[in-house]
Amino acid sequence: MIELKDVSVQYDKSGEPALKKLNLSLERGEFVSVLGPSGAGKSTMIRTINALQPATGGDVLIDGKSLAGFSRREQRQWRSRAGMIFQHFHLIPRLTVKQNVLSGLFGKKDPWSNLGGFFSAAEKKQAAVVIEQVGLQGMEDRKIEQLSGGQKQRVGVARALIQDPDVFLGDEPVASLDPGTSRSIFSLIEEVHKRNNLVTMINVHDIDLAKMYSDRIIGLSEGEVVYDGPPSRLNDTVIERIYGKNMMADKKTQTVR
Ligand SMILES: Nc1ncnc2c1ncn2[C@@H]1O[C@H](COP(=O)(O)OP(=O)(O)OP(=O)(O)O)[C@@H](O)[C@H]1O
Repeated sequence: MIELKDVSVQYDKSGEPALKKLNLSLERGEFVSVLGPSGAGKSTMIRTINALQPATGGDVLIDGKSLAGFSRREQRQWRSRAGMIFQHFHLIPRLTVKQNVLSGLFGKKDPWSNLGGFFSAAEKKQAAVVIEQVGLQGMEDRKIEQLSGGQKQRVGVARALIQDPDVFLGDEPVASLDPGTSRSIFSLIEEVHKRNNLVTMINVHDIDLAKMYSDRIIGLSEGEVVYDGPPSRLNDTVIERIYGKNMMADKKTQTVR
C-alpha cells in the first residue's frame, strides 16, 4: 500500500540529509515499530509518509501512485486515510473529549462545512462509538485538561479512529507516559490495528514495547535503514548497529531516549 523508493529528505542544503535513499514497503496488516536514536530520522519518515514533509529525492507511492503528483485535494484525502497519534497528544485542552474526537473528521469534510464546526447526528453517534472503543465511555463531556496522560492518548487514538483510517501513524505516542500506561496504549493500538486490518507504523524509544507488539521492526540510524526484520532477530548486535556502542554500555534497562 505504501512504498518508499529511494526516499531522501534534506532540510538544509549544506547539511546531512535526514533520510538517505530509504526503500521500504508497508502492507495492510503489518504492525511496524521504528527504533532509532534521537535525530535518526524517525519523525521525518512518518511526516514524509503523511505528506507533511515532501521527499527531496525519490518517491513515496500510495497504492502505486506518486505522492509528489497528488493534488492538494488528494493530499488531504490521503491524510484523512492516515490517522496520526502524537507524543504530546495535539488535543485542544479546553474542549471536551467528544469535541476533540469529532475534530478528527475535519480532514474528511469539505473545507466550507468545517467553518461552523457542525457535525451531523450520525457523526456524533460515530464519536460515541469510538469513545467507547477506547474505553472512555461516560467521559464524553469532560474537558481534556481534566484527563490523565493515558486518557488523553486514548482520546488521541479515538480521534484517529473516527477517520476510519487505513493507516495508523504514531510519532512517539507513549514517550510521555509511564510504562504501565504505555503498554495499555500499545494494547489499544494493537486491538484497533487488528480489528481494522490497518498498516500501523509507530516510532518508539522502548525496545521491549516494540518487540512485544510488532510484526516487524525497522531500525534507523543517521537516516538509513540498518535493520528491517522480525522482533525475534533483534539481538544485541542489531541493537548496537541501531543505537551505537554508547547505548550498549548503558544497557541496564532497554529503554532508550
Ligand atoms: N524542520 C526541520 N528543519 C531542519 N532540520 C530538521 C527539521 N526536522 C528535523 N530536522 C533534522 O533532521 C534530522 C532527523 O530528525 P527527526 O526529528 O526526524 O529524528 P528523530 O529520529 O525523530 O529524533 P527524535 O527521536 O529526537 O524525535 C535531525 O538531524 C534533525 O535535526
